[in-house]
Amino acid sequence: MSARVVTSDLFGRSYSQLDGSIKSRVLDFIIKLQERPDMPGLDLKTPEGVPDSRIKTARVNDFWRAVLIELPKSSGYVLLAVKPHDDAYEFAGKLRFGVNEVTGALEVVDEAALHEAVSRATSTVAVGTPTPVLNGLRARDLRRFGIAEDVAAHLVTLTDENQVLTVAEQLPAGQANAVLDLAAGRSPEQVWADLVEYDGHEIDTSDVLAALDRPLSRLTFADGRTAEELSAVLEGDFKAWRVWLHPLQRKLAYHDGWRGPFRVTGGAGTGKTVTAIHRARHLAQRLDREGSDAKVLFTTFTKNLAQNIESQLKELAGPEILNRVEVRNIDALAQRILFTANEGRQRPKLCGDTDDAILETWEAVRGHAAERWDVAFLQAEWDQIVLAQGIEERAEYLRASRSGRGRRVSRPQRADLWNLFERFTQRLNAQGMMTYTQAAARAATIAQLSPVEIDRPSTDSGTRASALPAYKHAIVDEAQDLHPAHWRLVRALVPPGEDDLFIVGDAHQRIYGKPIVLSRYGIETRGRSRRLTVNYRTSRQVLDWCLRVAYGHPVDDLEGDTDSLAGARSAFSGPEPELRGFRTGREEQAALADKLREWSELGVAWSQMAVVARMRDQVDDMAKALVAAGIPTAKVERSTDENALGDEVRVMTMHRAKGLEYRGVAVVGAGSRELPPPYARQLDGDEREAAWTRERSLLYVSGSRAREHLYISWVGSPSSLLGLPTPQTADTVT
Ligand SMILES: Nc1ncnc2c1ncn2[C@@H]1O[C@H](COP(=O)(O)OP(=O)(O)OP(=O)(O)O)[C@@H](O)[C@H]1O
Repeated sequence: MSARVVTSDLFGRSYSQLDGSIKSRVLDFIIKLQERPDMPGLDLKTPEGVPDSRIKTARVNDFWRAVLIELPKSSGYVLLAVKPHDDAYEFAGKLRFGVNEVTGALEVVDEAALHEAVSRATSTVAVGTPTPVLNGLRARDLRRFGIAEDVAAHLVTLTDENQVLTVAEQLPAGQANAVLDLAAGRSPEQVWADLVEYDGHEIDTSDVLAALDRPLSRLTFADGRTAEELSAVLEGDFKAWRVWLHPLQRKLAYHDGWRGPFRVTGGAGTGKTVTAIHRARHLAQRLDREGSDAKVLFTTFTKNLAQNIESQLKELAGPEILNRVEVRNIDALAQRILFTANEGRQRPKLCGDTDDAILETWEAVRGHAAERWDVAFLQAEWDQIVLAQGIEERAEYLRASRSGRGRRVSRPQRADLWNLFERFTQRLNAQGMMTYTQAAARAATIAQLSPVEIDRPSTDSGTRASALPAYKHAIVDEAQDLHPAHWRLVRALVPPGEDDLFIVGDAHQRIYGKPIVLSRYGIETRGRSRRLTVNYRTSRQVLDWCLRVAYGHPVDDLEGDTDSLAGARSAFSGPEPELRGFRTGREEQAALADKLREWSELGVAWSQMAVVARMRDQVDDMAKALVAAGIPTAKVERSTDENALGDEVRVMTMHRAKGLEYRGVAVVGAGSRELPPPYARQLDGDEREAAWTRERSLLYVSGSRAREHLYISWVGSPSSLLGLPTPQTADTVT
């Protein structure tokens, strides 16, 4: 006799607080429960005084007890908690569980705690405006989400966000999510569509098994069909993202049948990468079932993030997943195609657009033109027109669309420019050099010229086939930073078809690329996109700070429309971010060391703290100062493997911080002289606008790495990007 074992988020929370030896006992216990639930040693029973006979306790060892719900016909159990003996009995006595008559979700609630939270919230005097947080909503709007009448009636009167949170914390997860989404300003219709996905059937409140399968229940409960699956979920640090997705995350990750590319946006920390990782697993499993030879391509902009994604994917689905899903940063992908095509010839040295050698080459060739072109203009024209459109012939350039380039250029001027571009590339060639974007553009053209048909194992389809497997699906993370040449490459590698591309990005975090319109590159997502709004990473206070930095600066949505961070919300609270100005660098360094020690005393591990600065020399100086102050410190360079570092504070540039997260983040050197750096302050017109937007995004990316503690400091006057009301120069705390 074997039993189904379902874990709940309540269980996840109590399990993650246990120490290692108890965790392994709990795993043994779960396996026994699954394999031999009738084993006498488990001592499964309903404790005396517990009114619902389906609520049970079971023995883990002499001291620890599990609290469970028995599923119908003894078919299995829902694990709710592991607690010391007496606490477990007390907890079991307080619980109510059942199927919500409105939403059909299976819910577990501690009603006494809920009513206490309601009376606490309604008895505290609200600070702030007297307008209700759920302004414009009535109790019946909340009833739609299965919230009990009396609780709903109180909730709509609350005028302080903290009061609403106090109540939401005690509600079952589905109801709590609805309240928080509504408080963030989303309409009941939007929340309903994302959360509930009502299937139109009458709800049978006695059918616990049907309830367990509803999307809203899966916000709280996760099935482990086999002992291995359960162990994988529970072993090591408990990672909630592997199991409990928001219904919208789940809906997007596990959807079948989009007739083309799908786009997911959302602010920093809203679980976009997590959704993309689940999607990769889903598509891989689908290809397995179809018996296809094709693969899923998972690409992103930076190499470090590609590595993180690969390890998260292995964590979710085991190492075999990599036989189906290929994770590679986009430039590495381009180079692989290019180098295979150039086999036998010497590999070019790849350079960044602003490397000295590249700038010197522009300088060297521009004297040969009829007109005195500015290097910045030449670079932008080459990047945004020639490479973006994959232009390789003079005639193509002469008739190319230059929309979005501002300055008009006549036909003779185009001819003059093309001569320059030819000279530039010949010179780079002669020196054995190539830019990364040039390599991507070339690779895209190679891939476009030799498409591969999925599931036809052929070697006769040109260079691309021998370089790469046939991809049926691609997942693109950090989409905001990809260059048009990258998009042409992705489009060429994955033929148009059902569920072909899953594109994830946040234009507020664009720190490399430029705004683009995907449809120009054969990627049409109009009508197929969603935005995630629940922030899983940062506290409300950190999120508010991030929104202030980005506030009033709407960005593009990759389809020519604007995107904003409206409706973003976080479900937990933390300390207010601290902003401090100093007179000297020494004072700033000393205060930083004190701040890190303070976090350490609060129990934050050194390795869970990051110090972030705009420029590399600031990073070097800060790292030196911290070492001198006796703080365990490690610099994180471009190629540093963070997993190989010890329990040390990480010091890095803002660019390097992309995609990472820490319990405490200090953004230092945020003064008006450093942020934006001098080069950006000297630009004019569109170039200046673009550079300042990128700098604001860098600040947003940096601050949004913090889960709980955010500290920002500067010397002299603060950067205007911080959006502080008045210049603050002295030692100021807000
Ligand atoms: N459903 C979930 N349950 C619990 N934690 C989650 C969930 N989804 C995401 N997280 C956690 O939230 C954090 C942010 O997730 P993720 O990196 O996917 O966000 P993101 O939107 O890609 O962020 P960014 O744009 O800043 O890189 C991670 O710690 C992740 O594990």
